Amino acid sequence: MPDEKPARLSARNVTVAYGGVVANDDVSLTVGSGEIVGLIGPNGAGKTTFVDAVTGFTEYAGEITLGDTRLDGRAPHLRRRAGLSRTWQSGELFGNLTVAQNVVAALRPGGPAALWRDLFGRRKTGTDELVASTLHAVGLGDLGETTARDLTLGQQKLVGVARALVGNCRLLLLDEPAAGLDSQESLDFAERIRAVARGGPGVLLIDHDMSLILGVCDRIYVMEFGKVIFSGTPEQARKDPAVIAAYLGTPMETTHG
Ligand SMILES: Nc1ncnc2c1ncn2[C@@H]1O[C@H](COP(=O)(O)OP(=O)(O)OP(=O)(O)O)[C@@H](O)[C@H]1O
Repeated sequence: MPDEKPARLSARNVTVAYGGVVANDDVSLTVGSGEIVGLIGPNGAGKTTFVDAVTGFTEYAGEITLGDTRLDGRAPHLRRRAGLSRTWQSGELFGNLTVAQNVVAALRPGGPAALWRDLFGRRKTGTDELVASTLHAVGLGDLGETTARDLTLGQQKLVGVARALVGNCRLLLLDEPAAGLDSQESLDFAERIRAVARGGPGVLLIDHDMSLILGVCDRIYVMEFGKVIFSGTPEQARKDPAVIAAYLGTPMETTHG
C-alpha cells in the first residue's frame, strides 16, 4: 500500500449536458482523506453522471482535483493511475477464478499475457503480499483461494471493493454497492467500508439504501434535477425540510430508497 497521505477529491462547478438535458448543473463536492461521503437523490438526479465525470467517462465543464493533481482532460485509465477507483453496479467478477486471482486481474490491466504472468509466473514480486493485505482490508483474508462463484453476494461485493482498492487507491467511488443485499449483509458491508476508510482513502458512496447512507457516512450531499440541494451531516439531513420534500416526502428514519 502507498504510504503517502491519501488525497482529497475536490469537484468544483461541474456541469454536464447531454443535448438539452443538463444532468449536472454546477455541482461542487469534496471528500476528505479517510472520510465517507454519501451522494443521494431520486432516480435521474445526476449521481451516476457525476461519477462518470469524476472518473473521466463523460465530458464536463468545471474542475476536478485529487489532492494536488488536476484530473481535467485525463483519460479514465490515467485517473485510475492517479488513485481514483470505482466499483460498478454490475459487479463483473470472473466466476471461475479465485478471489485472489480476481484481485490480481484488477491490479494488472496489461492484457491477458500480463495477467497470465502474474497468475502463474515465477516472478510475482510482491503481488501476493499486496493482494493478501488488500483482501485482509475488506475482511476476506481467509478466502483468497475460494472460487469467486462460491461466495455469497455480500462477499462478491467486497471482492469488487478489493479490486478497486488494490494498488494505488486514494479515492474510492462506490456506485450502489449494496444493491441486492439484505439488511444484515448491508450492515456487514457498512462495517467493512468503515474499516477501509480508516485505512486512509476517501470514499464517495452512492446508494438508495438510506439506512446504509445515514448509518455509515460522515457527510452527505443530496442532488435533485442535476443540482446539489443539500450538504451536511446525516443528522442535519434528517431534519432538512427541502431534503425530506425533494427526496423522500416522508421522514428519513422510516424510509428506504
Ligand atoms: N448518456 C446519456 N445521454 C443522454 N442523457 C443521459 C445520459 N446519461 C444520463 N442521462 C440523463 O441525465 C440525467 C441524470 O441521469 P443519471 O443517470 O446521472 O441519474 P442518477 O441520479 O444516477 O439516476 P439513478 O439513481 O436512476 O441511477 C437523466 O435525465 C438521464 O436521463
